[in-house]
Amino acid sequence: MSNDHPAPHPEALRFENVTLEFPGAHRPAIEDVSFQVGRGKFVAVIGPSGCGKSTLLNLAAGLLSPTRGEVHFDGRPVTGVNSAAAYVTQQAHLLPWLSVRGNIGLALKFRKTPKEERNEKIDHWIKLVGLTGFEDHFPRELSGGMQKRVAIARALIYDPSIVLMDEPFGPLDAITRLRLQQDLLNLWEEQQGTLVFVTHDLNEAIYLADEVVVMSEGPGTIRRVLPVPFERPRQIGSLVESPEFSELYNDLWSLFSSEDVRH
Ligand SMILES: Nc1ncnc2c1ncn2[C@@H]1O[C@H](COP(=O)(O)OP(=O)(O)OP(=O)(O)O)[C@@H](O)[C@H]1O
Repeated sequence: MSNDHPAPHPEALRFENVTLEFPGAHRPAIEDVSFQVGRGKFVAVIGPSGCGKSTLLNLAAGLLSPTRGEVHFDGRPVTGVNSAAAYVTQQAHLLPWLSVRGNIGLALKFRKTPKEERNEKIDHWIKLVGLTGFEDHFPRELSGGMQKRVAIARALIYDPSIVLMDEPFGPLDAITRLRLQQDLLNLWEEQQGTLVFVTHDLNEAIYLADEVVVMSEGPGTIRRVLPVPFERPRQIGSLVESPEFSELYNDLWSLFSSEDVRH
């Protein structure tokens, strides 16, 4: 998304033989994980519950440190909180005392963006995520889907180097989820940013990503990295009708239903 550095590293994120053991746990959460995320790529991470998907994002965000191995961001080891990363978690985590405008503009305020520019950007993003008319509403007055829209706008508005999303559409109904998936596709295709997106949902991974990183059950290891060949811009409606979509879905499904992934 942004060009914070004069010559951005071609790899936004790289995990090198990363193992993470939580204190007192009887086995590592993830073990010997290596993969990379190219700059400008949309990578989905998929795997069974508890395989370490959130742990991967927490390591990328610098909220956890590897027990062994290294995590690199923009060609440099992550040694503390990665302030270049925007993190959208399962819960929207909006500030209840701030309106939609206030929540969306928070990161710009922290970055001391001049007020006029801030207001322009906020107006733009309110429109982009379809919240016109709700600018002055507070989070408690919004539906779950609207709260997610605010969280997504809040993360993307300041053009972060990388966006980390942890099942952001998890608790939503199927129709709201589909709408938001298409909205995210459109927004991301416009911004051409780097995005790592954790999901349980095979369809969602294929709709959205350039590559799907498939993890095995805990301790999490990388089982496969599958490229998603569909051109952009994508329309979910036409994707699902294509034979290539079913083929890729079946490939992914067979990875999960095969015996050795279950240990
Ligand atoms: N703070 C912690 N202390 C100890 N163990 C933890 C901690 N956080 C996660 N774990 C363990 O690490 C493993 C990986 O957890 P993680 O939350 O990364 O999995 P996940 O794939 O994101 O799961 P889900 O899909 O259910 O959200 C699990 O076995 C979990 O119990």
